[in-house]
Amino acid sequence: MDQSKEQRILNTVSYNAVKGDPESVMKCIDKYCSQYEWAMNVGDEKGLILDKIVEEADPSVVLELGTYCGYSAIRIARLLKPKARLLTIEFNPEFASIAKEIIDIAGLSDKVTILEGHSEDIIPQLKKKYEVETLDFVFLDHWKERYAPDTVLLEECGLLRKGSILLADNVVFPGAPEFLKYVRNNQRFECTSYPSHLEYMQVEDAMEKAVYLG
Ligand SMILES: O=C(NCCCCCn1ccnc1)c1cc(-c2ccc(F)cc2)cc(O)c1O
Ligand SMILES: [Mg+2]
Repeated sequence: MDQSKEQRILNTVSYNAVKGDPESVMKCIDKYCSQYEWAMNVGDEKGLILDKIVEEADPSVVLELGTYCGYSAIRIARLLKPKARLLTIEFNPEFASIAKEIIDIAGLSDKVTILEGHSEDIIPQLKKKYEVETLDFVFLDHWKERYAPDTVLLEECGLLRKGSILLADNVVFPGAPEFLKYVRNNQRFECTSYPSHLEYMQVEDAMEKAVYLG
């Protein structure tokens, strides 16, 4: 059975990255996916925007929706202070297992916990099962039609507090129109658009930041 693209990404990281060095893992993935096989990592252009927003927020508890190969989990977790942690939800078991290995190579396993399953099932468990009080930062990068319902669910579960930051990838391409409509017409959110490009391509894309006002 020939290997998956995600397995090939893990191979190149395992072979070429410096163990324990998140930046070298990110560089390795970006190089492979821009030169050999496109993959849906947030990438280096949107990644720089993500870095700045995370650095400014300096969050203690981060939730990521959509782990994929762990690129953005590494991107975010490398910037977190010692006791801070990132929980990331992945539905696809193969992606989850590959991400776990790549995050381990980056040396970030003690900061990152991968939760396998559907976001709508796991979000309601975060308080009791995963000892989350409220979320400081949420990175939305999973099924685009889940962005809006999961935002409603996060609020309903009392996981958002004054100042909680939602950052959504791909609001232009593939697009998340319902999410944009929901947060932009909602007085409880303060929204900012960050125009950029689709990872490794010259296609327009953007990320949307929505700060919860409580
Ligand atoms: O679909 C995307 N991500 C979700 C993957 C499944 C998430 C599963 N999951 C995890 C937790 N709960 C559910 C995505 C797609 C593209 C893209 C761009 C151009 C193109 F031609 C095709 C695709 C670019 C991205 O940056 C993306 O993020
Ligand atoms: Mg994305």
